[in-house]
Amino acid sequence: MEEPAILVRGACKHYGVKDRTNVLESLDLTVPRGCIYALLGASGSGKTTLLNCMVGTKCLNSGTIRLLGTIPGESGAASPGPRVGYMPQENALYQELTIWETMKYFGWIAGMSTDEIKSRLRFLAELLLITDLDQQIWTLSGGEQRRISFAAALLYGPEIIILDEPTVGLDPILRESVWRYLIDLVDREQCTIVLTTHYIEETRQAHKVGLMRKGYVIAESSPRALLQRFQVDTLEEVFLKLSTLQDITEKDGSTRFVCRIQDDFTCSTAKKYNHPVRTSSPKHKIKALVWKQFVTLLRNVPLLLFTVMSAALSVSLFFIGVGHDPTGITVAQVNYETNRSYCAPIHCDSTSLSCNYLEILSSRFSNLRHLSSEGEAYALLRSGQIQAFFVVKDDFSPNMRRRIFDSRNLLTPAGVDVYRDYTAKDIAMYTKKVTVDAFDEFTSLFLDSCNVNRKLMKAPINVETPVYGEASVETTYMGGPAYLLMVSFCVASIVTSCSVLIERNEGTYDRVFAMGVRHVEILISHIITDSCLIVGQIVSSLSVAFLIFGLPLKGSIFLIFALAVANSFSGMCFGYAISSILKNESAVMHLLSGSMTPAVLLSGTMWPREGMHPFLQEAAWYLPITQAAHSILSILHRGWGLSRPTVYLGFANCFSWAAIFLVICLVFLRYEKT
Ligand SMILES: Nc1ncnc2c1ncn2[C@@H]1O[C@H](COP(=O)(O)OP(=O)(O)OP(=O)(O)O)[C@@H](O)[C@H]1O
Repeated sequence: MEEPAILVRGACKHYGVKDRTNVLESLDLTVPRGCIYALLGASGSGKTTLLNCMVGTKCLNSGTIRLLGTIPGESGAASPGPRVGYMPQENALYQELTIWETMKYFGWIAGMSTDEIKSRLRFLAELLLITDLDQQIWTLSGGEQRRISFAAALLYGPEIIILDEPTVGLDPILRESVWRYLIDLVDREQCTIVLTTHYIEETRQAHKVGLMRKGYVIAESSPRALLQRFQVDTLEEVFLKLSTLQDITEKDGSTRFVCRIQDDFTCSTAKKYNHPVRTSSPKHKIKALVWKQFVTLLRNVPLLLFTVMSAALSVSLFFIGVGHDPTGITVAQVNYETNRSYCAPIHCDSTSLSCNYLEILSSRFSNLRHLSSEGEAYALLRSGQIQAFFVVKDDFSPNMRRRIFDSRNLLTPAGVDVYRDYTAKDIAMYTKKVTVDAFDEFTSLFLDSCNVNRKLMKAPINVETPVYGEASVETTYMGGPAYLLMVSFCVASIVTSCSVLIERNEGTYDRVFAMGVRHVEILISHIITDSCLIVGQIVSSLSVAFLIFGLPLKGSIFLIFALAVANSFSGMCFGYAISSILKNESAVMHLLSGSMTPAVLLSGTMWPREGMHPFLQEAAWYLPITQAAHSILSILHRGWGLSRPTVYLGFANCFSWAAIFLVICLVFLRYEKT
């Protein structure tokens, strides 16, 4: 006797490690060849789970499934692969593609040539009343999309077609036409169809109906035999009677109810349809996946441009907004020595040296207010109207001279008192620095005017020109490159995790997995497409940094580019890892923002690692970004090459993290199948 198309025996399946409640509980089911088998069951009864195990995208915990004489998932098995056509519950189509592109994509994945796809599509378009092949999927109605989804499952002439609720959400007329297609198809191509549905009465048109409840099939037979057995007019009544019988029988929990109905099946007809024997190489599948991803990207040019330019935009804002000396600080001065508004040129016997000092100070603070009393200045500082004030003592000039010519008898230092608002620490520190620098400049000029060596009032320390880097270079140029790495890492992980999640949640992965595409092929295709995006991002951000903001470069631009790519690559892999662990966008976004913030804070770009707790210093060194940030500064400002440990450790860190993330990703994807 011919082996059934699908034979399920003692199938058990549970999800998760802790919850071992079986979704499928010793389920038996037989689908004869050339039949339409309708699987009925309440929502949540495990129909989709069973179909997933049939197409090989999920594994049973125990029991067996034989599909076309092979065990799903084993090498050389019919499923997953193009011998089985699978239409998931969702339409599982790419909204940006046209109907023709959709068919081309699924056809290529199944190993068809473009000409084969064209000729097969002519037949399907006629069968399913598809007229305009250039319409994009998102422009189609729900019913039209359902038909396209259906056509995609039939395209490559599979021997078994598995349809998860093909008629859900369709109006009665469309539902009727779907059934007509199915009957016509089985007749023309002698394929076997398994479908699930909630609409009990429409299954009268099936050859065999299985009623599934509490994880197993309580009865399976032809609709006619079922109606006869229970002497009722509708299948709905049959289902109700069977459910009641099951509840009564299983009341004490010890017995199991299965209604056996004698019914001999011979659906497969004599005429033979030659189902094409299809195999698709990994290269073909990856080509199709990459092609689809590029077409989808190019359909949304504004989004593509934003993705490529977002890092450059962020880097520009950093260069414009961060690391520059503060301007517009509002300060005040109270001068008890002189209230002259005009300062005579500085000379050794001057009685108004404070005027010369304040003149230098006012050239550094554009908003320097002149006040008459300390009390007034205090009030303004307390009310937040000024950020600091200086009080110059009435004996400033004689004291300055005594510091030089009679310093042994000096009782009070030449006096400027500085009062600051320390709420904004950076501004307060900057104010102090400017005040001291201005005083240095003033004393130099004053000593010149007295013919005394300038060095007399300087600390006996020579600060030589820096060995590496330039003292005059703004902080922006120190923080900017590390910020560039940080942004590109974050953008890369967001881009990749979103692209994976969108596809997964649209159900399109389930379809291609059922066609035999492997997780690793999907991963490779994403790496290819996302790498192009990332190279675009890095080229644009480096161009902005070097060409627009004049970031100085001592080392090799190629090395900088390579390091930025390696760093973004680890960001990409981070995106893949978290999207393989978490299944919804908001959870991924929370994890991304939650993990990015510490990585960024501890990377040494915001605050030097040397300022952290010793334990954290050590831990921070091994985080992604930290070593790459050190590395990029050494290439840029020291001109170091790959032979230096600081530089190659930056690369090594990026690749190590990338490898760790990829392994996590592959482990979780494998776990997902179980
Ligand atoms: N990946 C999963 N992890 C954990 N539980 C799952 C998973 N997939 C399904 N389940 C659970 O298994 C049970 C059966 O789900 P399944 O989708 O197979 O039912 P169904 O009969 O197809 O439902 P419907 O008709 O509503 O589609 C449900 O309780 C569901 O919550």
